[in-house]
Amino acid sequence: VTPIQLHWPYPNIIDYEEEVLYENGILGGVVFNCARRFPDTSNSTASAQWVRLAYHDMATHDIQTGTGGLDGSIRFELDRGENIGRGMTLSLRDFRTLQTAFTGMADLIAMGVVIAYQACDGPFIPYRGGRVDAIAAGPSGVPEPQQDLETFTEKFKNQGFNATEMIALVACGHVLGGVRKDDFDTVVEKDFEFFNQVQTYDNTIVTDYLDDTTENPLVASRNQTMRSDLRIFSSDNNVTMESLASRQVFDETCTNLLERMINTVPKDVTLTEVIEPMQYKVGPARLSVSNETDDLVFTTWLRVSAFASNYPRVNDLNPLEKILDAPENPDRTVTLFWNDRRGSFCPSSGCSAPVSDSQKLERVGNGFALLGMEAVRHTFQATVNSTTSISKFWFEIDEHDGSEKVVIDNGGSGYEVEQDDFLVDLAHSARRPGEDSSITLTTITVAVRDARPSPSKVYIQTFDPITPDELPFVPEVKIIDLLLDSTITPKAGYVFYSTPPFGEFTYFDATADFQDGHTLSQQFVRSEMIQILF
Ligand code: HEM
Repeated sequence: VTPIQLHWPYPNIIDYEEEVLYENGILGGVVFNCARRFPDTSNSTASAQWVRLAYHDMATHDIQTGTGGLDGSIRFELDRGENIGRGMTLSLRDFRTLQTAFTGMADLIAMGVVIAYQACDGPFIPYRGGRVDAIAAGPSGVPEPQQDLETFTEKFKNQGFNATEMIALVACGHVLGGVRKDDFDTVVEKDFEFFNQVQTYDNTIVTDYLDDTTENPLVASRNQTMRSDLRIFSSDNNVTMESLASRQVFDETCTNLLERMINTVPKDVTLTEVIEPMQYKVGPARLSVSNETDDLVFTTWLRVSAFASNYPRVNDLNPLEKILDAPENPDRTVTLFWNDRRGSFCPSSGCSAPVSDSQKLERVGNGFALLGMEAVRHTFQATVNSTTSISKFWFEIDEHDGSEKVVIDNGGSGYEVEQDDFLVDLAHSARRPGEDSSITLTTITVAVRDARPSPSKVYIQTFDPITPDELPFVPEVKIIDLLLDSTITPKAGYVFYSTPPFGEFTYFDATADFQDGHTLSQQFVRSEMIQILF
């Protein structure tokens, strides 16, 4: 498998979901080491709760009509008995702030399954994005432990799984977590009982069952009616369970069925290709007007990923080849190059700037530990002549050891800076603590080249998944107009427009509409890019 070579700027969804899966520590941190949710001991592990949430969201898929599936409708369905359990709301809360307009709750629930199994030493489940969030509840019908085998078989068939796959999928799911007394007080006696002695992933759920040593409450509960796992596991005289006693068969079967589970979506939804880690990832390119001089400031980054050769699981669990084995080299230099946009200031070999900061991305939670990857992010902040500006850029990595330089230039064409007529001005935009210090107030300033007719409307659309802190956790989207800002003196050929101070958001898209009908925009500007001033 070769790492994906995507055209830059990458499609938002691939760019962002690659980050959430392989880099972002937020989800990895919650399920770190497959640990129990702290501090409530009647609670399960977050990893188990994420997997159950995903199954319950998906379980009402109807293969006949192609409706339902992993579509986030579960967030409107938690008042149903079949979806009992505190872990459901807690899990949705884990995911909520990571929602974007292109990565909905359904994709996050699916990524949760991938990250959960990784955190619990399970197999790597290939992930595709592109699920579409339902806007209301769907039909009910999640299996419940008091139901009979015929009902279970019928329900799994509707979900797209045959009788053998039903047995395996339940075993693959009930590797993690267990049963809470608050939810099923006739099944367990203690506050919380695990399905399995071992909390992390392995196939003792199968072997203990076959040995008759299992403590799985859904097999061994004193309440016979609630022994749903027993009814399912024994439904083919243990033929399937015996085959799953092989660890290799178990791993392959679970990878396959869990992948199918998260890819079960309404029939009109098309998923992306499998999202794999990018070896070289180029960050967003932003131009701002300098605060001090008449120059422009250009910021971007290059992330170089490598599989750590000493990572023990690379060879057995990693479905991808080692993409790079890059030992640390103190002599290595990484350089940014760029070409002019108009006129000439840069030499023919391009203007250049050295790295301004190199940051090793540590394994936060199971973030970059996914697939045993490590990465370094090289950040650049270059001063660019405001008259000649910048048209495209590229990078060179030189090990200074006689080996050939590595040129990262988008397959030869360079990374194009689309336009410099409308810029979100990071130098003039800021977040500041509001009067009530729990609130941060943001002012966004954009710079518009004054050589052209002025825009008829300048606005940003903010995306706020933070404020709605209760079910169904649907983000708020707001449009905020920007007005000509006379407090900032025009310079470097630009005039400035600003928003009034506003509250929470995780990112915004900025747009300028011009009289002649054309529109310029800057998309997905994230709050962490905006400096905090006190
Ligand atoms: C006939 C089908 C199934 C039945 C009747 C069933 C029943 C149950 C019950 C009663 C619990 C305890 C929940 C609680 O205490 O709140 C549970 C937990 C769980 N189920 Fe299932 N389940 C089924 C299928 C599945 C499948 C297919 C998966 C995933 C592939 C799955 C994943 C889980 C997980 C991970 C937990 C643990 C949750 C936690 O620890 O918080 N289940 N299941």
